Amino acid sequence: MARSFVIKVPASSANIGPGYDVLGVALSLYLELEVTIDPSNDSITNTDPNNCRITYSEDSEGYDSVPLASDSNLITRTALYVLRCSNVRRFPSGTTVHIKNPIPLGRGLGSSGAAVVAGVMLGNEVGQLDLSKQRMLDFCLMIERHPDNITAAMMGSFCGSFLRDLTAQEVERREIPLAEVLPEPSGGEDTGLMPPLPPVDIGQHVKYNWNPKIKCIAIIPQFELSTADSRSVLPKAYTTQDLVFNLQRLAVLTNALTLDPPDAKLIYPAMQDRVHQPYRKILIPGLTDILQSVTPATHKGLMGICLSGAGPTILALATENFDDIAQEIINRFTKNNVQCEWKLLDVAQGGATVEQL
Ligand SMILES: Nc1ncnc2c1ncn2[C@@H]1O[C@H](COP(=O)(O)OP(=O)(O)OP(=O)(O)O)[C@@H](O)[C@H]1O
Ligand SMILES: N[C@@H](CCO)C(=O)O
Repeated sequence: MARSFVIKVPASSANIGPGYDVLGVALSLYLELEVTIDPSNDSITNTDPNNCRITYSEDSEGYDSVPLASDSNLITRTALYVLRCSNVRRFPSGTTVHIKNPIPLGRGLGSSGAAVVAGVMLGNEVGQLDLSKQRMLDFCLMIERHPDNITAAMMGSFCGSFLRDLTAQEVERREIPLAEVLPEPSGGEDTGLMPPLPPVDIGQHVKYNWNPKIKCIAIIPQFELSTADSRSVLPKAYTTQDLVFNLQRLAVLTNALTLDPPDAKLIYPAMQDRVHQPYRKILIPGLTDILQSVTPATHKGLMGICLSGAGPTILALATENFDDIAQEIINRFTKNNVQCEWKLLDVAQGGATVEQL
């Protein structure tokens, strides 16, 4: 018998200033997969070695670039990893996945985190594996190896997370090259081997409250910056002063964002950072100017401003005056020959969901 379901996964913004690789907030912009499994319709998928036909909505982000072969696409490769850990080699025959993706790729809004979370949920659902969200996080963390975006996308809301200490054996299992976790792209052979199972409870997290009066303005430059490139410019070591600077602000920020009324005098300085943003300015024209000159003093309603994830998107938190704040940042990017679009988003409370149709 045919069955259909929809998987929805929110975008996310990581770091929120001082919380590098620690904080993430889920945003009301959703990657959606419409999935049908119809064994009587296997002719539609029998040209794919993994029984899965992918279609991608024309108005989606990445329409021209995202691969649609099931062993190349990040979402279905991830699902195949989850299935193969349960010794299931491919999707059930007659599986179709229609992807709708409004999350811009490589801009700091957690597109890859959402794709990985969607893939793990897809594997869990088609394989009827009944994994908990906590266990699914382990699978996600085998692929995207820092927990901030992944945790917010899976669990929703505003999260703090860390990776627990792993035993030497667990480290070995987790630190293996990605190519050995994900099935090989087209041309590669399915070796029939079981991939490494994730260690249990790799990621620990808590959810913080978030004052709903605080909205998220995302100013999104029209150029991509891969997370890998944006991490490559960071130093290998930091001074004690810089680490303490961030830790002090991180401790205050997680509570400051819950208070009512929101207090810009507390939030704005608590969103300052010395661990990643200063180093990333060489990759994002105008970044330092924007972060230093758009303030609560110049713009009523602004609570704080930071780089979203690995960039280049700017995240401005505000309670009012959204158009003016966005326009000011867009103008400053324009002076650096960078065109932008912007979105006003809320914090997404629910995280990733599956709805049976
Ligand atoms: N819906 C999708 N389907 C397939 N691949 C995707 C999808 N979304 C993202 N990707 C892959 O992830 C890459 C972008 O990931 P990257 O980590 O560089 O940026 P990001 O996740 O958008 O930003 P950040 O991690 O800073 O929030 C894309 O270039 C693409 O290869
Ligand atoms: N914490 C990560 C988020 C991007 O995935 C970074 O800033 O590199």
